[in-house]
Amino acid sequence: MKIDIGNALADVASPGVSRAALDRLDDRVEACHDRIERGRRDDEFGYAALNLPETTDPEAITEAVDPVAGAEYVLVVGIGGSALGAATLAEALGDSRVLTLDNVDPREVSEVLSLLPLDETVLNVVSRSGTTAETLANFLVARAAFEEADVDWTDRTVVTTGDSGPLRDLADDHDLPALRVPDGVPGRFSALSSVGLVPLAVRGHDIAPILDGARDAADLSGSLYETPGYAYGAVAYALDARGAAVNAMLPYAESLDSFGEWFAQLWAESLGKDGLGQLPARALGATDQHSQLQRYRAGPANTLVTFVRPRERTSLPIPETDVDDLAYLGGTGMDDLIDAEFEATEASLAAANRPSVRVELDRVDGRGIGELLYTMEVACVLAGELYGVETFTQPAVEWGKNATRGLIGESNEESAAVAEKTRLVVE
Ligand SMILES: O=P(O)(O)OC[C@H]1O[C@](O)(CO)[C@@H](O)[C@@H]1O
Repeated sequence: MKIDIGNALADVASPGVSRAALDRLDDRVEACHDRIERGRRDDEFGYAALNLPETTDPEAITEAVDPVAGAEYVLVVGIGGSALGAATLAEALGDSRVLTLDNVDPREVSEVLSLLPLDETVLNVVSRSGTTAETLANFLVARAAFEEADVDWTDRTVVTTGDSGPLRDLADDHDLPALRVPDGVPGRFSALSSVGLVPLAVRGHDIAPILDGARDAADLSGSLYETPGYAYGAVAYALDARGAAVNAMLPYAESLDSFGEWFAQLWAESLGKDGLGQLPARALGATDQHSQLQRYRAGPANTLVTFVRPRERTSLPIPETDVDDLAYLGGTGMDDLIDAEFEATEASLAAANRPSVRVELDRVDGRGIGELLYTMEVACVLAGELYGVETFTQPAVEWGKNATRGLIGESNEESAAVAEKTRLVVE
């Protein structure tokens, strides 16, 4: 994993961070590192996530899912960190047969369940709390679909949840394979645990390389100049402090599209507190050069663009053509083209003095995605220390959950407030 912060320096970009400021910030990074290492050592809530490369046992996961292993399809029913980790890992491994129900859109849920061969599908219900409305609603609908298809859902369901709660009870009542969500690991930091790994194990993937990759990034030093995750977290924080309120995550690989969604939760839910926090924007290269690049290069100078690109790609030749204007494409490779587009876009931002950071991994495979996820988790934990926020909680999401419960069930203070909406309707 290489993090190149050169294009975020003040002599290239505005906003940018000077080398002198980075050196001063590195003193703070060292103190934050000591706090992080203390939290890891004591397995403190949240910091324990950075121990997952050592505490997650791939053999135990593979053994636990053995009764349902080898399924043609896995349907993950979860939301937020309980779905995004698995989606990110599956996409990076090129497995399109791990699907997720992580929303309560009746059309999408109906279509997914009608298209899946349920007798070849394993249902992985994932919820740390076991009480998340969307996940439980999707489970109830999915279970009914299995019953409707005359498929015994108890033969094809594996549960990933906490030590107690409705899902744990369900697993106990029906003797379902059940894996624990590790203690002290918030959902958005749980991809490298049973939460993200079980669906891949059910599909027969070797999950050990993912943890090997994470382990590659787990030896943290006390300096941003020695630890890629610290370099990224420190620069993103410093750029936000200098006006880059938006962080556009721009991976140049379709197999990292879900990673962008995973990063958005990690960054927004961890750092968006006390009026602070950089807004993660989801983008995808090369596609969004034709949609968002105009804004990043010529809109408000308030955006740090984070490029992520694999150094090795699948090659795909572009055939020769007799069309003069397109002749330059013929005979090259599509891998050459996307790499050229990445470098051109990175340079175009620098030419406009817009800040960017380059994150490079060897290739998008198990080891690569494991290292990338862990590196970004390290970056996020460091940024949380630098912001001085409660990185590992998400209290702001509770009001809406209460209002939903009040609108669907017995009304409450929050649902009553919903009815008091100020209206100015234009039709
Ligand atoms: O795993 P659970 O408890 O269902 O939570 C799902 C998601 O909901 C949140 O708690 C936010 O409501 C996220 O932090 C979490 O990833």
